[in-house]
Amino acid sequence: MIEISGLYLQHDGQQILKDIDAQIPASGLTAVIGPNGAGKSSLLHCLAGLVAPSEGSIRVNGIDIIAARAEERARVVALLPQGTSSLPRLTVADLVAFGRWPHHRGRPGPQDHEIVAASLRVFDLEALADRRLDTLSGGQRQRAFVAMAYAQSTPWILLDEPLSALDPKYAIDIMRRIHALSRPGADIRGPVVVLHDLGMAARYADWILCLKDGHLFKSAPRAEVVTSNTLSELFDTAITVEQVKGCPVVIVE
Ligand SMILES: Nc1ncnc2c1ncn2[C@@H]1O[C@H](COP(=O)(O)OP(=O)(O)OP(=O)(O)O)[C@@H](O)[C@H]1O
Repeated sequence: MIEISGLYLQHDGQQILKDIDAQIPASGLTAVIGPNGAGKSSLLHCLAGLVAPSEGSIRVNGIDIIAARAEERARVVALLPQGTSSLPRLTVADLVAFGRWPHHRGRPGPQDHEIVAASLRVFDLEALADRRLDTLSGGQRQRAFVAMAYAQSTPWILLDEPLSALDPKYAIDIMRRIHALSRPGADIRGPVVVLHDLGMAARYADWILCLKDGHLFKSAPRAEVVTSNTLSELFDTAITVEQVKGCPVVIVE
């Protein structure tokens, strides 16, 4: 579980996150949603322990993530930030292998190689392993970055807008793979994913944390968040939720 208590974050005298108390359950996929500038990326950086809040605490699986040493943090949480640069000269396999760095510190062993191979498999990248990143499509490249975060083998995997700039086919493909990580199995992970696509959040999230203007607007199971009233109020615009073929469909009017 991730436990956030009394969290405040300030940048240059501006309050970015304000008095956030929330819990993110250990099982299932969590989406973080909210308007532009609400503080979603800032929250993710705090959860990864990369940005120290001005007040409050964050415990990830019981560990005080702000006080923890970098190596300890990197074994609990992997963060894929928004708009990762493409590092063009690297191959896909090199990039994914970076995910193992916190474990081997430059001396990869057999287990690291096995985990890189498994990560390439999970994200269907084996055929692309030796391709340089600058020869891939945006969707393939994004899959490689998510695989790198996966290779870090942490119980939590934080992804900031992993679907941005992807066409529907690539977006649904990555979303399904991320969702599969959160399902019970041998290697279950807790994905926490910033999503602008409300349709994806409505369909794949088990839990949704909503931020608005730096405040916690709501943190609840999907069914309590994906309603016309809640989404309209969160985004200050008319939004209707309807059921089509048993799935919630979000219509921005
Ligand atoms: N390093 C920083 N220095 C100063 N202000 C910052 C910094 N990082 C973020 N901010 C400000 O904090 C606020 C929240 O930004 P953040 O990127 O966390 O929001 P977001 O919800 O992820 O936005 P978006 O949906 O547009 O990506 C914004 O007003 C932004 O300008």
